[in-house]
Amino acid sequence: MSSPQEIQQAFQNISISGSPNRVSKSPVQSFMNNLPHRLSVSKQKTLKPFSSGDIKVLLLENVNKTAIDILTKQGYQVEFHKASLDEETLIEKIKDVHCIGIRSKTKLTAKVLSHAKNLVSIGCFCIGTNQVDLEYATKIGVAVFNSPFSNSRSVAELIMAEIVCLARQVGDRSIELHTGTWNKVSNKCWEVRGKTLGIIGYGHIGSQLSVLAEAFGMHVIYYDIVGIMAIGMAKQVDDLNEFLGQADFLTCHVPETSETKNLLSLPQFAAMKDGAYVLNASRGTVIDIPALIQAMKVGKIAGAALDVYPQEPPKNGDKLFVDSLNEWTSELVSLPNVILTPHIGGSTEEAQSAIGVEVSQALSKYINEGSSVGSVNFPEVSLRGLSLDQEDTVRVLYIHHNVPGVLKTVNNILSDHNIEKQFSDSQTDIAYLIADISGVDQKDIKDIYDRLNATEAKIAIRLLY
Ligand SMILES: NC(=O)C1=CN([C@@H]2O[C@H](COP(=O)(O)OP(=O)(O)OC[C@H]3O[C@@H](n4cnc5c(N)ncnc54)[C@H](O)[C@@H]3O)[C@@H](O)[C@H]2O)C=CC1
Ligand SMILES: O=C(O)CCC(=O)C(=O)O
Repeated sequence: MSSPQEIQQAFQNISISGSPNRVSKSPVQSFMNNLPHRLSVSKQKTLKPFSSGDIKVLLLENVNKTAIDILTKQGYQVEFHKASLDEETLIEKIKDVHCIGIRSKTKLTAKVLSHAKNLVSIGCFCIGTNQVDLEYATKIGVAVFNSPFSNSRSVAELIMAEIVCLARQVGDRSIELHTGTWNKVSNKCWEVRGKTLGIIGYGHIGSQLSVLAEAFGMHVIYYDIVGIMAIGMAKQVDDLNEFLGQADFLTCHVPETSETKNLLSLPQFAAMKDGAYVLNASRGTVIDIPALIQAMKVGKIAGAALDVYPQEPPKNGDKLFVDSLNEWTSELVSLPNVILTPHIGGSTEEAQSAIGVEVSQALSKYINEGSSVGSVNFPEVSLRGLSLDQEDTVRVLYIHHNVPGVLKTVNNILSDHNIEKQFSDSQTDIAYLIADISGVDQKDIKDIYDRLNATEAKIAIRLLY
């Protein structure tokens, strides 16, 4: 056997380009890096409500470094934490921040958000936004942003790999060999070629997976509440029971909603083929796990891969995935052919870096310019940037209840000045107006603010100048 020195020497000349530790750039990321930086267009006037150094940003859950860099470069004060915070600390910290960045673990409930006095925006550095009380955020005029597809490919690739691993019982063979057991078997191990993959939720992830699965020679069927164009040879099946009865592998890619809670429970497992496999990398509430355990115990389901759970630990560490977290944990881990991963579907270098760029740019555009493009709870409103010579122009950002007569009232207040351009849109109960008004003396700004602030329909206002 080689000595540690020999091993080190043997590896030291290896080209770093082949190292798995090297952070590779996906083509999308390289493309994004080469785009002109939209936040720093040189001839554009930088709008500031007050010094950007006063803007406080709290980033939790190990949000990617790309986000820290972009937000710090804006001049904001950025506080970064690797884990999520317990509710008490979160309430204390959220009191004076203007922006908070989270991933899937931090619960921004109405209770937590009610303590935020300066909050203007929330960045979910992920796809799911179910961890935020969106209704309450909207009610208090806080715009929420996410990254709708930067980690979709990563999830699809993990699921594709797990389909093969379940079919070949790779998880069990690996655990056995780690503990010294050599168990070379082919009983009930299958190729995936020619088998049918059933995808529930044919959105960004489901459709990416469809492409990968067909490349493996699988037949793809999908079930979705809306009619979606099939990719390749995939087929939409409208009847859930008929769909369940056709799939050899069934995977869930739906959002967490009241309709998707326990979407797969005992009746659905019963409707599946004997010996089918189940995968879930969407949200932990989508599968009734005690029912899955029952279905596996009687051999109805031959294997499962789970990435998400109803309760997940707030941080990394030992002895956290235990019965006190979810009461069925020890029963689940004792079953054969169950692959369990700690919510890492979207956790790749490529995805996290792209999400960091996408969400932090959206947050900066909202803070600096009022653009709500990409927001999940606001109507998308944006105006082009002001040029440097527009010195006496003020940008009014007015978030209000969507009731008749508001624009008349607001334009009446603004009409002492020249309304150069304005854009307004509404989404259910909320509406958002951006207006650029010129001929504004610095001393008028407070008066405009006070008059807008006194309007009945107002939810939140910012004036940028
Ligand atoms: N494990 C992980 O790390 C990750 C998990 N996710 C989860 O995956 C979910 C899906 O992500 P995307 O594909 O990007 O979402 P998407 O919004 O692009 O697609 C979701 C699809 O589900 C469909 N759908 C909604 N309710 C349904 C129902 N009751 N029955 C059948 N279909 C229904 C929608 O019509 C849509 O086509 C996210 O909401 C998130 O919770 C997303 C990224 C990473
Ligand atoms: O990476 C994360 O923290 C969450 C990923 C996820 O579940 C999502 O994007 O919705």
